[in-house]
Amino acid sequence: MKKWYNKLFLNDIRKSVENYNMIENGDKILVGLSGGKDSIFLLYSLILLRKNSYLDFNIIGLHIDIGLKIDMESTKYFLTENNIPYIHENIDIMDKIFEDDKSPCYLCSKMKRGAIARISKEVGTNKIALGHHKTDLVITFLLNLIYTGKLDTFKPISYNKKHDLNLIRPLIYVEEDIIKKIVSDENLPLGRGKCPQDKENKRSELDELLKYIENKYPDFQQKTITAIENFSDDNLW
Ligand SMILES: Nc1ncnc2c1ncn2[C@@H]1O[C@H](COP(=O)(O)OP(=O)(O)OP(=O)(O)O)[C@@H](O)[C@H]1O
Repeated sequence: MKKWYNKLFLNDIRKSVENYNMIENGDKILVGLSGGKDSIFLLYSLILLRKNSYLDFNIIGLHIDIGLKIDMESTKYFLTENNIPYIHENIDIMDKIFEDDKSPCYLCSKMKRGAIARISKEVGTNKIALGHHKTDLVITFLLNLIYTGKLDTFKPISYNKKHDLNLIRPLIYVEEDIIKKIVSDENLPLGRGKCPQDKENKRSELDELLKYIENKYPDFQQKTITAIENFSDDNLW
């Protein structure tokens, strides 16, 4: 590993893992791999963390194919090279998610979550790691504020009662631009093929808004996360 990776992102991952007690010795962690850049970066970071910290934990990679037939061959090869078990699970839900009135993205996430829970039980993992990062966190926060009038975003760790699942998000302090750079510099494997809904939702509109704000206020992402972490009842009605 290049030494400056510590400062660039690995210390931020150590910090989130420590601040929120995300990983403990002996954990068995199922890493959700979509074929996209965020989740392969997550897997790469966890490999580096394991090599460069006192923490000793197991990792298993999981890709759920919802019928998109994303080509994960190079990802599979990367995992094998790093001695990490890989699970490829087919659940063809394409017809189901597009026939319903609700948004296909909402239904897709729900059904994927169910499948992840089932597989986690089958292989005996006690935590699920997801590739949500700092920019996702800020965008989700803005989306909820603008579209639903709520102060709300996902948490660094959460417990899903329905499925009895512990979810961890070790990338909450890492910005998307850094992820893009490392994925490209390290030539991390991406799945080939993509979701038809990609970039067609409100999310891409908020991406634009965020870029616009950051042009004038470059530390907006950091300020947002600081505000969320230091939230106090006294400052709001
Ligand atoms: N098909 C899938 N199989 C397994 N895990 C998945 C799958 N799709 C998403 N995930 C997990 O859920 C996380 C959030 O999903 P989302 O669709 O928002 O991905 P994303 O933010 O675009 O990330 P990526 O760049 O990895 O696609 C991913 O980072 C990944 O950990």
